[in-house]
Amino acid sequence: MTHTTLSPAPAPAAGAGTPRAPRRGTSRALTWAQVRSALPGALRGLDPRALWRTPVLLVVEVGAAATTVLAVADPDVFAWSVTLWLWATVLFASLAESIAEARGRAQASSLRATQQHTTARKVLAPQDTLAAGTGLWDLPTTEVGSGSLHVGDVVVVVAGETIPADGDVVEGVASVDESAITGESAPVIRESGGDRCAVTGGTVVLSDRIIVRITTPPGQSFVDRMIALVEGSERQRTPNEVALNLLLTSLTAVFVLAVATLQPFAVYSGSRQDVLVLVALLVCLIPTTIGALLSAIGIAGMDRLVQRNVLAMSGRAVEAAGDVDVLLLDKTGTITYGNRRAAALLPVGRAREADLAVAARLASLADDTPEGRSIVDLVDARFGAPDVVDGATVPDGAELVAFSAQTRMSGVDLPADEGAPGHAPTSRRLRKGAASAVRRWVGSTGARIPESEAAQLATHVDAVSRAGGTPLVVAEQAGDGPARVLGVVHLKDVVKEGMRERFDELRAMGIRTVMVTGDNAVTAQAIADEAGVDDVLAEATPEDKLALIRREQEGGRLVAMAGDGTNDAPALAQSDVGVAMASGTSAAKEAGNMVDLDSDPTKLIEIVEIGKQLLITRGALTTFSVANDVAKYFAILPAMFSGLFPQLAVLNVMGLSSPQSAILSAVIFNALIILALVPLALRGVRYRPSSASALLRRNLWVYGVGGLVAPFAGIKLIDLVVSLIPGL
Ligand SMILES: Nc1ncnc2c1ncn2[C@@H]1O[C@H](COP(=O)(O)OP(=O)(O)OP(=O)(O)O)[C@@H](O)[C@H]1O
Ligand SMILES: [K+]
Ligand SMILES: [Mg+2]
Repeated sequence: MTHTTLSPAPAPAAGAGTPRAPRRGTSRALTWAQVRSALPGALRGLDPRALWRTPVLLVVEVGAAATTVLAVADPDVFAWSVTLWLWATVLFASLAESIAEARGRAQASSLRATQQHTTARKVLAPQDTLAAGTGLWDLPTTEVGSGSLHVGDVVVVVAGETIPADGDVVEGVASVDESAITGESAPVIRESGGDRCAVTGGTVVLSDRIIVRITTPPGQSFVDRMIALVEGSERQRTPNEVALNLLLTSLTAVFVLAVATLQPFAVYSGSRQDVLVLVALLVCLIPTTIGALLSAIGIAGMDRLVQRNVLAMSGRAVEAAGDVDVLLLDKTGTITYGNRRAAALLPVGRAREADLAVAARLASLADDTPEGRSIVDLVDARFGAPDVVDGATVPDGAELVAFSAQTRMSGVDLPADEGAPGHAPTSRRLRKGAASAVRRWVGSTGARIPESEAAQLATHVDAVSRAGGTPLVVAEQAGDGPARVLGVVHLKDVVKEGMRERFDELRAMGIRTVMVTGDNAVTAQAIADEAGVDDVLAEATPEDKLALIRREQEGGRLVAMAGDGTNDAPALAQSDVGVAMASGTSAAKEAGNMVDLDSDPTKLIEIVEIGKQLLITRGALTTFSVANDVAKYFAILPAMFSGLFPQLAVLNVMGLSSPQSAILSAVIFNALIILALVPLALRGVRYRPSSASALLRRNLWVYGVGGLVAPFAGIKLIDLVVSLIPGL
C-alpha cells in the first residue's frame, strides 16, 4: 500500500506554479452589451401571461393598452406621449429582470464549461461487486460517454484524466486539480473512506488513480442545478418575496379603487377627468419601482454567491443567511485541514512501543478512513512493515469492526492462531478509538485498568489533546479475559489559516460560532482556543449535533452549519443554512442547501453578507419606491384639479409649467427611476457590519428621505424639458 503524502495544506509556492485563476465574472459593471442581449428576453416578458405573477406590472400594462386605444381614437401629443411612456415603464421593468437573468446566464456558462462530455472508463462487474466497493482495481473496464453514466456506476480515473461526473472515491487516493470549478490552482487530495471522498465532474486527476462511484445522474449535478437556478428557469419565489409581492398587490388594489372612485367625485364637482389622466395617476401611485426590481434583486443575490464559488440550492437559504444568529462548524476538515495523520505512538504500562505498533496496525489494516491508513503508514515507516506482523493483510477469519461516529471506535476481531509454543491458542480483539469510548469498552470486559497505567494513559491523552491533537487509545483483549490498554496514537491535525480573524468578523456581525466535534473536550478546547470560536460542543454524536440545532431553533434563532462528513448530514439538513464543503461526502452535499466549491467554512461570512445585502437592498428599494409614490402625488393631484380649485395651486410646490406637462413628467420620472435603479438592484446596497437597528435607521434616512426628495428634483427637471415640446 502506498499513499501520496502531501503537506496538509498544499499551498502554491510563492512565485512558482500557476497563478490563481481569476474569479468568475470579473467585470461586474453593467455594460451596454448586457442590456442589448437582455432586450429579447425583456420583450418576451411583456407577455401578460408572464406579468401575471407581478400584478403591479400587469396593471401598468393594462393601463398602457387602454391609453393606446384612447390615443388612437383621439390622437394628440399628450395622449401619445403618456402612452409611449407607460409602455416604456413595463418594458423597463421586464428589462430589469431580463438583465439579471442574462448576467446569471453568463456566470453559469463559465460553470457549464466544466460540464462537458468526456469519456469514462466504466468498470464492468455485477452490481453487488460494485456495491462492495473493494477489490475493483483489476476488473475489466469499457469506455463510455460521460453522458450515459448512471448513479451507482463505477469508473476508474487515472492521472491526467477528467473525472466524468460527480461521485465518491471508493478506492485509492489522488491529488485532484479542481481549478475548473473553484478557480483555485492548488491541488487537493481526494481519498476513499473519509470526509474528503467527494469528487466533482469536470475536475482533473493529477497524480495516482482512483475508483469513483457516480452519485448524480448527468445533467443533475450541483453545477447543473445551480445553473438552472441562476438562469431563473427554476427560480421559485422565496417566502419573503411572496409576502412582499402580496403587499405590493394589496397596495395596488387600494390605489385602483381610490382612483376609480375619484371619477364620480370629479364628475359631481364638475371636473370630469380624462381616463388617460386617471391611468397616469394610478401608475404613478402604485409601487412600480419595487415591483419591477424585486425579482432582479433576488437573482442578483444568487449570482453574487456564484461569484464567490458558492452554489445555493434555494433562494430561501440565501435569505435565511442574512438573518443567521448561530454558526455551527465541525472541527476536522472544517476548522482544521482534516488531514488527520498519526504522528506518534505512546505506549502505556508494560506494553512496548512495538506491541502498540503491531496492535494499532492490525486494528487499522481494514480501517479505510484516512486516520486508519495513516496509522498503517506510520508503523510501516517506523518498523518496516510486514516484518512486524505476518502478512500485510488481515488474517483469514478476522472480523472487522468499522469506525462509526456513534461508537467512536474501530478495530478487528482476530481468530485463534496456532498459539505460541506452550500457550493455548487464543482469539484476540483489538480496538482503537476515542479515549472515553475505549475506556468504556475495556470496562465492559470486566477489566480494571491498574492505577499507574490509568495515570500514565491520562497523561498521554491529556498531552495529545492539549496540543490540539486527537488521541486514539489502543486496547487489546485476549480470549475472554479482561482487556488491557496498550497505549495512545497521536493523530495530528492543523488549524486552517486565518480562522481567528474570520471568526472575529463573524462576531462583529453578531453571529455566535460554535464548534461541534466528536473529539474529546480537551482537544476540542485546544483547537477552539487556537481558532477563536465562541463555544464548543465536544464528544458530540450526530444526534447531539442535531439536538443542539433544534435547541437553538426553538429559541427562535436561525442556525447555519458548515460541515463535510456523513455524520454531519442530519445536522446540515436541519439547519436553516447548511453549507457543505465541496470536498465532503455526497451525503453532506445532498443534505445541505449550499455547497462551497472552495471548501472554506469561513465562506459563511460572505454568504451572510450576501444574504444581508439582499434583505437590505430589498428593504431599501421598497422604502424608496413607496416614498417616491407619495411625492408623485404632489405633482399630479394639483395638476388634475387646479382648473377647478385654484387654491390647489399652493400644492404645485414644484412650479410645473402646465397640468399636462406635470402629469407627463411624473409618468416619465416613474419609468426612468426603474432604469436608474437597475444597477443598484444588481450590485446590492453596500453592507458594513453594524447593528440591525443602526442599519435600519440609516436606510430609512437615505432611501426614505431620498425617495421623497428625488421625485421633486427629477420631475421638475423633466418638466423643464417636456414643456419645450410643442403641443403640450
Ligand atoms: N478511524 C478511526 N478509528 C477509531 N476511532 C476514530 C477513527 N476516526 C476517528 N475516531 C475517533 O472518533 C472521534 C469522532 O470522530 P469523527 O470523525 O466522527 O468526529 P466528528 O464528529 O466528525 O467531529 P470532527 O470532524 O469535528 O472531529 C474522534 O475524535 C476520534 O477519537
Ligand atoms: K409608481
Ligand atoms: Mg467530521
